[in-house]
Amino acid sequence: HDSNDTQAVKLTGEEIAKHNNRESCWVIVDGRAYDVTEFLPEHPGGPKIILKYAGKDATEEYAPIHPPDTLEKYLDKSKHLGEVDMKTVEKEEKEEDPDEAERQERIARMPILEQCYNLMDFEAVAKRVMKKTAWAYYSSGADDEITLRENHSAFHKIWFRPRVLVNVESIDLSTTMLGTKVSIPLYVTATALGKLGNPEGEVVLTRAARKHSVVQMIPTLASCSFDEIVDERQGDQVQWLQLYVNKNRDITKRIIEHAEARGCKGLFITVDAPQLGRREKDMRSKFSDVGSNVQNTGGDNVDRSQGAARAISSFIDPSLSWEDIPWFLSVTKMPILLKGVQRVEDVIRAISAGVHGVVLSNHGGRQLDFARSGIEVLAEVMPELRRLGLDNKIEIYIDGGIRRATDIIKALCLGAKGVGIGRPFLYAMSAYGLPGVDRAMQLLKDEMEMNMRLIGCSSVDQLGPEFVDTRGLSMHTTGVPSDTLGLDVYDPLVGPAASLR
Ligand SMILES: Cc1cc2c(cc1C)[n+](S(=O)(=O)[O-])c1c(=O)[nH]c(=O)nc-1n2C[C@H](O)[C@H](O)[C@H](O)COP(=O)(O)O
Repeated sequence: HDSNDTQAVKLTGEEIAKHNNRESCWVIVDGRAYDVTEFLPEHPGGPKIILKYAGKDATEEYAPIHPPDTLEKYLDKSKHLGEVDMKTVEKEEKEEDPDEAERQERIARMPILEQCYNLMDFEAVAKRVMKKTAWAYYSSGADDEITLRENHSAFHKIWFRPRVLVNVESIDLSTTMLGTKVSIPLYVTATALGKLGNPEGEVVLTRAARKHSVVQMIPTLASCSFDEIVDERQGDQVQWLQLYVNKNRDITKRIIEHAEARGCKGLFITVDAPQLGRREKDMRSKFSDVGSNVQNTGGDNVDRSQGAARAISSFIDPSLSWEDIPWFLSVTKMPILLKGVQRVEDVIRAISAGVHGVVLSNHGGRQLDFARSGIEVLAEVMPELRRLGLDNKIEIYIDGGIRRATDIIKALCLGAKGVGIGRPFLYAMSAYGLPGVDRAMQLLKDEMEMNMRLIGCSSVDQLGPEFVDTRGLSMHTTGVPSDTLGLDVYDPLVGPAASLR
């Protein structure tokens, strides 16, 4: 077919079906055919998942994982074969999902949004209504998920020292982050594959962030394209970019320059994931052969038994080191922050390296198990920075396990500029869409206003270490409180033992 012939005559399903093997592999995505034969070995998710759809329509499996402009960006135009007459394409027998009927029945019975009173409620509903593979990917922590639980339970080891008889009639929750005024000291942190939970993906979070004047951190591994998410931004709404550094620095440079050109106001380099963690719930789901080609790199040596996480992350550069920081400072004017710093020595090193901030984070417990919670590291960092006179040199954020406004207040008392929140907004989006995320943010604002009043502070700049008692923080022996719904989500029987329930 030459191009205008292809434009005139649509390809038929029968013709495409002939190209169903490694020697000649054509797939259909969104009604158009593509010759991916040469791309097979480059696919980060490995050739297996593509070959599964060789000669067929791959759209349904493809869409939640790949930004829409992926083929435009990464597949040579000569491989774009043109439009398909979809009436001639045989409908794929969908693998019967045994849980689907039961899931639909739970969706029909799910509580109305107004019955969600806190962020854990969204988690409990999402667990029961989300597709298993999506729930597995979002909820997964690494290994035994000790750090996943510790992230939230660490806040239960910090107690308040409220003051009284202070005029708290009007409460101001606003502050600034990297110079941006925000209505509450939280941001929507970067979490990959938003379309697993909601067909619209990350743009839903953009709309909620805009409504609540909070910052959105755009993930490198978003389901939506970067430009879709930025196009959704309106007015003076602020977005940051979370960056997984590619082994191919030209790709990384292009991404950074494009983000700056599109108005991103911060570059958060993820430094705690030279290799993505071992998330067993995710590994058990059928993602073992699905991958994203968000960043094309070579090698069929992707270990596809590691679920979506490993399949979509083979491009990440494990050789990234402090020596690279000057290069990043040379390629952008955006403030640069390191996301995933986990001890005070590295915060001090970050300050001398000239970056503008850090996020004290263990990636939501999805990386190194037995890493300490962000709040515990914060309690280690700030006194040392004050001792060295460095506490105003950079902005310090934490994320991980933030589920209540009291968690936010504790972080600010200990010196954080703000906090990142991940899963709760994903669960709210997955269960209730934009109204869910909107309500989740409003609940936090209502909780925060009340709690500020009760500890005797009328604005966040009054918060300080004198309002908290952190003596219990380094004790890791406390049993994880069983009264939080979040614990219901850790389900050891999700694996092979499930059938023995
Ligand atoms: C929940 C979640 C978190 C991810 C995340 C995906 C999910 C579903 N992904 S991941 O696939 O690679 O692990 C990212 C990511 O793309 N990049 C990143 O810097 N952090 C990633 N994180 C970590 C996130 O930015 C926060 O550190 C973490 O979510 C904070 O903990 P909570 O979920 O408890 O709020």
